[in-house]
Amino acid sequence: MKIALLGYGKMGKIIEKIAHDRKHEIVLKIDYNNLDELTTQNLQKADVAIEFSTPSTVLGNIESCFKAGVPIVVGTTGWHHEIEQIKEQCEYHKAAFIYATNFSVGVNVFFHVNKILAKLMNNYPYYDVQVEEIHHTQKLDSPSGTAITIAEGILDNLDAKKDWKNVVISDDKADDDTIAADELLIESLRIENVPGTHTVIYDSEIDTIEFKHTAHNRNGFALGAVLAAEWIADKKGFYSVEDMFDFNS
Ligand SMILES: NC(=O)C1=CN([C@@H]2O[C@H](COP(=O)(O)OP(=O)(O)OC[C@H]3O[C@@H](n4cnc5c(N)ncnc54)[C@H](O)[C@@H]3O)[C@@H](O)[C@H]2O)C=CC1
Ligand SMILES: O=C(O)C1=N[C@H](C(=O)O)C[C@H](O)C1
Repeated sequence: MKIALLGYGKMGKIIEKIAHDRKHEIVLKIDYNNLDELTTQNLQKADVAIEFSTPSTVLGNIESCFKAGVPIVVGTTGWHHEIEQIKEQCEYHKAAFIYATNFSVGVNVFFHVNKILAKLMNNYPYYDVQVEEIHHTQKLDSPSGTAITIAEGILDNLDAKKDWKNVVISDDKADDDTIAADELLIESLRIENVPGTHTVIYDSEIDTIEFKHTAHNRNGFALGAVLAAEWIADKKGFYSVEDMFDFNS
């Protein structure tokens, strides 16, 4: 398969290696230094594009792929409030699109079990719940996309929580740590070189239940993105990674 990489930073470079290992060819690599090469003609040399850029550039890149008729895998986070308008654009262009806040298999298992756990915890209202995420200091968005997906999984299944609220912890100080009983706290910490750690914490006076995913490196995210590219290449339509893994069947 011929792949275009839109974003050639930490993730783009690992995706390139895994794509080569799986016998794919990289026909276009776009980063901040060669944006002039992001043309319809160049995009159309690829069977599929994989987008890991920045929250402020991802929407333009999605639109370019839709217009060029190239299926696109989107891993960039920090833009998901725009998801409905992307879905409409995808349908309008009869395009192919798949996205995930986290492409790793382990995290997608975690997402699934998180929902089951939240439903179960309705029976034990003396536990309060919060989410904690830790990432490297270059990360542009807070909370992480993964933490938002985890929070949405809890809000959809645990009656006590109605909305999430993010608190960024820096130098042991929180920016605004007031939280209502029906709000789900997402704490964000930034620590040098952490690829991504997410914990769901149910705490009571008696004990604490912690459900945690720790990424040891970025290989799982990158492999998942290449698997998504293989999956979407011959499809049309708007998909999320849940459609690819389908743990319910
Ligand atoms: N969904 C998932 O599984 C994962 C998502 N991510 C997300 O992927 C994104 C990228 O992460 P990293 O590679 O760590 O960031 P990075 O900062 O290392 O790389 C971003 C790259 O985008 C390039 N870029 C800037 N403007 C661009 C444009 N207009 N078009 C194309 N590329 C452009 C930059 O030059 C840079 O090479 C972030 O939003 C991050 O949160 C990261 C890991 C896993
Ligand atoms: O920026 C990152 O590095 C990561 N971003 C994603 C997110 O925001 O959840 C996925 C992963 O945690 C790494």
